[in-house]
Amino acid sequence: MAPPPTAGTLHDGPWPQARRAARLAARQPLPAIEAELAAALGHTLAAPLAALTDLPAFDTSAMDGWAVSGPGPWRPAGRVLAGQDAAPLADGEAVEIATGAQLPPGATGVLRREHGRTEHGLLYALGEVAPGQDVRPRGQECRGGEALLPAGTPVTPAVLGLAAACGHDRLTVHRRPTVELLLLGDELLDSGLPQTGRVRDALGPMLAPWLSAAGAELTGRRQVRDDFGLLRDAVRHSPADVVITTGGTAAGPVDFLHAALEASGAHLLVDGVAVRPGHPMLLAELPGGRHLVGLPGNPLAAVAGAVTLALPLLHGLSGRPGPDLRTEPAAVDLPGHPTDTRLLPVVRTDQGVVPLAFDGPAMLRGLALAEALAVVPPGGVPAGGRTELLPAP
Ligand SMILES: Nc1nc2c(c(=O)[nH]1)N[C@H]1C(S)=C(S)[C@@H](COP(=O)(O)OP(=O)(O)OC[C@H]3O[C@@H](n4cnc5c(N)ncnc54)[C@H](O)[C@@H]3O)O[C@H]1N2
Ligand code: MOO
Repeated sequence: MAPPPTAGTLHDGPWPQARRAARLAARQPLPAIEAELAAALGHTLAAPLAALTDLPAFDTSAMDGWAVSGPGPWRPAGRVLAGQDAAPLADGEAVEIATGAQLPPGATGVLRREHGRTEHGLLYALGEVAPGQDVRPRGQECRGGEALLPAGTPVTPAVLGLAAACGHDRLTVHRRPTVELLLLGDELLDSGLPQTGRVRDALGPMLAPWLSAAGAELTGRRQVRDDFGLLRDAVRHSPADVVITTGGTAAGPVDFLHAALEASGAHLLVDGVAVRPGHPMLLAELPGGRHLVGLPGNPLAAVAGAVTLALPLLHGLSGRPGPDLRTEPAAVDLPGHPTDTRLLPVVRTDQGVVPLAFDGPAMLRGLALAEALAVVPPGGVPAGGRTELLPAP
């Protein structure tokens, strides 16, 4: 049985308000830590990434050929490879040079190998070598001290590459929120074919990588049988910053989530949201400042719960801004619910956003083709009207 309405709980509130409440539940990002580059992947920058050096750090040849000084022809002598120090060039001199090699002092440009020929010991250019030609000048990409990325940027492989290029060995990032995923339901199978009333767990495989990409560190994922005591103890003793459950949010005979929360001393922040699918979703604060997000069991309803409550909370704890909600025109009428927000799997076409078939709460067929989830306010969006879009998993 659901507990009676509690003060300070948003009960069946409007979708935008519930989403905001989830973001605010993360009062502040988790503390900053120093991490080696490889270990920083998936974290979020806790401070702007500043270049530790000019980039390039020295004038660099952009091509294989010759570094030349002044107008040709030139007297070629010697060779400078990437990683080597180069002796200065005097006017009329050239040195063979490799892509990436430091330009010798006095060089005025680079003649590409395919544009030069040597005759009687002199190097001639086919055409001119303009000053600075095929040179990547020092500081072209950035100056030492320049902020390259703001705090709040997710650390992707590209961020690691940039950080290394400009001299970092470690990054200052927020600690990742730890997440334990509890999949409720005796009917769940984790391999093989659905049969005799049992279904495959569709949520573990989908949520685990999705939550990690949102900044979480998944520290546990397990099925919990439909047993009040087991669920209560799993919630009570979870060491995770955020416990995420699937199923058991409604009022069925074995839906024990509300009772387990009450028995664990939880405070419900959001209990039901005016959104379809997914309306029984909930968010609670657990003793010790931990949180629990209850996602409904129907798979598309769980996705709605994830975008509404789980991701905003995880973004807040990770120190990330939420995704920018872009609005785009609807190509056709986007059907609405009379009083609730609808979240619809959609694709983009040249004419605008189009909803996908197979969008029932228990279905993932539409979602798997979706480019985004359209946020359709109560009453719907007419063709030509604009709709907000959330990233699909
Ligand atoms: N009398 C009412 N019944 C229901 C209501 C209601 O308002 N009154 N709401 C319906 C809605 S809406 C939803 S959504 C579900 C929410 O149910 P629960 O969160 O309690 O989820 P379960 O009952 O445990 O499961 C529902 C459904 O989802 C399947 N499921 C669960 N986990 C998974 C999983 N990991 N992978 C795949 N499928 C899963 C489960 O087998 C059930 O079919 O309640 C409605 N009922
Ligand atoms: O959340 Mo339920 O139908 O809205 O799946």
